[in-house]
Amino acid sequence: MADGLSIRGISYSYGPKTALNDLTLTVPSGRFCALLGPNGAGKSTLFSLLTRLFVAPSGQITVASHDLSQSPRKALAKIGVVFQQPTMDLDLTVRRNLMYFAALHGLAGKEADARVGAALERLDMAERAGEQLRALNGGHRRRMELARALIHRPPVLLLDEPTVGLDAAARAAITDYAHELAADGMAVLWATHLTDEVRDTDDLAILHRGQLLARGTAEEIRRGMTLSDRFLQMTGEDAL
Ligand SMILES: Nc1ncnc2c1ncn2[C@@H]1O[C@H](COP(=O)(O)OP(=O)(O)OP(=O)(O)O)[C@@H](O)[C@H]1O
Repeated sequence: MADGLSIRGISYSYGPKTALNDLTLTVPSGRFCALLGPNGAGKSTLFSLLTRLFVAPSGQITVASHDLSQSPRKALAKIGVVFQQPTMDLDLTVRRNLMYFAALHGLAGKEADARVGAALERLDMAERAGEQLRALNGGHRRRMELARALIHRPPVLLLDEPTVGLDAAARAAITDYAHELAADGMAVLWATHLTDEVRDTDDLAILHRGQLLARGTAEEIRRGMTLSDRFLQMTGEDAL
């Protein structure tokens, strides 16, 4: 638990519009937690708070026991993030992109080489190291985003709708890989609006209009229904 993510009593408003209302959620090490919510539920707002793009006016966020508002640098060093938008340079090669992000984390020389090599190996991308990112398909580009997020070996991984725009095979590959990372000990928070990305044994948090409606394993929450039907029953909104 000490290495995981803890969110306690977080609220956020855009002027009069409340986007998150008193959210409390923990993601322990070794768990995959799906944050399921329709458009507008507050997922992106939460990610902005977790990465300190915005600062939460109340409540507390800790990452691997570091308080995000009191020790932001230490806390942020423990987080890997896959954003919805691509972050890598299309004109650089796969390896150069990763070396650049390694350098941002203070890694250089042999250590950086080794980290980049290991990340490429683990994502089955080693043979593409010399290719420009532009030459990769969408699924491989997403894998590179994941490799980038892992280069500093963070204990906590955040993914904001990471399968948007991918075909079924690429979606399955990324989803499987994130589950493997959790099984290996990371705390993984996976924001999605797609119920088919959630497995019965996953932790599940259902977010709707800024409120957490349910928290437990997916199997507990769906109560023998399909998750999509259960979601509709709880929120009155269709989940895909
Ligand atoms: N800059 C902003 N100004 C005003 N309201 C905003 C702003 N950004 C988001 N909101 C509102 O806050 C609520 C939560 O939005 P948020 O983007 O966090 O949801 P989301 O679950 O990530 O949805 P999506 O998947 O569409 O991004 C929504 O009602 C949205 O309209």
